[in-house]
Amino acid sequence: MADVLSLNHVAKHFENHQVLRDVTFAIPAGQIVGYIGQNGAGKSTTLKIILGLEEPSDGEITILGQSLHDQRDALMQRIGYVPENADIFEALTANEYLSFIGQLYGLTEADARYKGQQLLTILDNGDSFNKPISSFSKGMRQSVLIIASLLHNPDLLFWDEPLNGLDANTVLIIEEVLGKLRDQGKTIFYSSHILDVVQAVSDQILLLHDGQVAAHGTFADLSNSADTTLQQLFNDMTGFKEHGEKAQAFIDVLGVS
Ligand SMILES: Nc1ncnc2c1ncn2[C@@H]1O[C@H](COP(=O)(O)OP(=O)(O)OP(=O)(O)O)[C@@H](O)[C@H]1O
Repeated sequence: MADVLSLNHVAKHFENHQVLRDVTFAIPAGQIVGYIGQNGAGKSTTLKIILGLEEPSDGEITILGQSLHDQRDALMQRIGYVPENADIFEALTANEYLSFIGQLYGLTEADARYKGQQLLTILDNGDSFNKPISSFSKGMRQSVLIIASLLHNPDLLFWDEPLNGLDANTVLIIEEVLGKLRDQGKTIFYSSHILDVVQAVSDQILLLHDGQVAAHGTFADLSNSADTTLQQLFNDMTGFKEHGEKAQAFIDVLGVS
C-alpha cells in the first residue's frame, strides 16, 4: 500500500531550542495513527510543519505522493485539520463559520450550511447553529472544529487534541466516526494525551521523544504483555517512573499535611 504521509529526517529548532532532531516515519492509507509524547515534545510543531504552517529547519515531507513544498495549495484541499488552539472566529455564528470554511474548501454555501447544521444537530448542538461561537462551551467549540475539518470529505485528517472538552457520549460518537472514516480508506493522524482513547482507536502508535520517533508500531507490537496499557508503555518509553514521588513532593511544597 502506498504511503500517504512520509517525513524524512525532519528537524526544527526555534532559535537555540532544538525541538525536532530527526523525525522520520511513513504512514500507509487507511490507518488511524496515535501521535503521542510528553508536553513540549513537539507534536503540535510536527503537525504545523506537515501542514506548512511552520517551516522545517531540515528534512522532507511527502503527502499523498506529492511534495508539501511544491503542492501545498492543492494538498490542503484533501486535508482536514483540527488545531490544538484554534483562532475560531468568536463573532461568527456556527452557521457563518462552517459556511465560510466549507466554501474555502470548495463546497457551495448551501451545501456547507446544510452539512454543518445536520452534523451539529447530530452532536446535540443544533439549537446553537445560529448563535455566536463566543457563547459556546469548550465542548461545543470543539464540535464545530471537528465538523469544520470534515466538511470537504478530506483523505487525510490531522487532529491535534480533538476531544478536548467533549463529553463522554460525544467522544464515543467521534471514536466510531473515526473508525468508519478509516474503513473508507481515510488516514487519521491523531495527537492526544488521552491515552485510553488513543489506545482504543489507533491502528498504529507513534511516540515522539527527545526530538525523534522513539517507537512506531501497532499497540500489540509495542506492548510486551496483554495487560500492558498505553499509559504504562508511555511511562516506560519516556523513562518516567517516579510519579508517586513527584506527587508527594508537590504536596510537600504546598504544605498540605
Ligand atoms: N513559535 C514558537 N516559538 C518558539 N518556541 C516554540 C514555538 N512553537 C513551539 N515552541 C516550543 O517547541 C516545543 C514543542 O512545542 P509543541 O507545542 O510542538 O509541543 P507538544 O508536544 O505539542 O506539547 P503539548 O503536549 O504540551 O501540547 C515547546 O518547548 C514550545 O515551547
